[in-house]
Amino acid sequence: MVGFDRVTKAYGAVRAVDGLSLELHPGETVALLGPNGAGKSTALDLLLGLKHADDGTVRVFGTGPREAIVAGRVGAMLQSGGLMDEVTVAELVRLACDLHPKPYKPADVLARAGISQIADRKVNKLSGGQAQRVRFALATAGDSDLIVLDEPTTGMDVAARQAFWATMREQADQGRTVLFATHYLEEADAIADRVLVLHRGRLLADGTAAEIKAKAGARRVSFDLEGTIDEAPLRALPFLTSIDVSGQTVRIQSTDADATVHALYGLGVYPRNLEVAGLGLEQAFVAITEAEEARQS
Ligand SMILES: Nc1ncnc2c1ncn2[C@@H]1O[C@H](COP(=O)(O)OP(=O)(O)OP(=O)(O)O)[C@@H](O)[C@H]1O
Repeated sequence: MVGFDRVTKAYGAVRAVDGLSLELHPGETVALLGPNGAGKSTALDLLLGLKHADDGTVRVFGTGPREAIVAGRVGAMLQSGGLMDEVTVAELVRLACDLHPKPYKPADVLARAGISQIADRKVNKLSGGQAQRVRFALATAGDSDLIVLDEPTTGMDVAARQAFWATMREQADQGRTVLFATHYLEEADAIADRVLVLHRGRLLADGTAAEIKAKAGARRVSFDLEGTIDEAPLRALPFLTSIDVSGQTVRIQSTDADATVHALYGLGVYPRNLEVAGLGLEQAFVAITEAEEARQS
């Protein structure tokens, strides 16, 4: 089990992580979401023993983070982890395998990360996406129980992303815990079994993507209107939280779509192509974090 128990980490007056408690379980793929500055990287750094909590405890398989790393139980891929310049990809991967207590074969690690063809290339000659694949290889150089990834697919092309997530899914299916921070909400929606929403160092939401969408409690309504659209009565519709008019198409967000649509017909307009749908994870995330901002201000 991996867990944070009332963990706080402050930089001066900024509480980057503020009383965070959560547990991660084997076989779970967990997405850590949050706006810029929410505390995601700090939380991952605490989990990897790169930073120390001011208060509370971080436990990784019954020990502190550093002991767990020394025991080879944690693989990590950080945002800007420097790669040694003057070595080749193969040399770097071999080194990572040599350092891991339960290493995989370097050739397999290279193949899994899709970098066998660039194995002889110097690390400082790689493109951004290739360097990212090498970081991925380093994170999976051995058999670790927890894989921690900070913005892992930034700079990867579509094929690399798909291969990357297929591998992570395999890792989770084999009982490993995969925790990743991301700004790509569609990836979190598609891949994560569990989504954590962090905001100003606190956990705002914790559940499946479907639960997070339901928690946002809003729905999208879209329809077309003919002729000149008078926006004022539309803006006054009940339970409306946002509206966007583009050409003849009106898109609104409502906390009670049934009541909003009922009132819409009451305006005497004839909406065509009416659609009511749940929020996507991205809209739910924005709704949840904006509601929290409004509550705090
Ligand atoms: N070394 C540091 N010194 C001072 N403040 C810091 C330091 N590292 C982070 N912070 C602050 O702590 C807060 C959380 O930062 P953190 O990098 O953990 O957020 P994040 O969610 O990873 O953000 P992003 O999405 O932008 O990567 C921010 O307000 C940030 O400015």
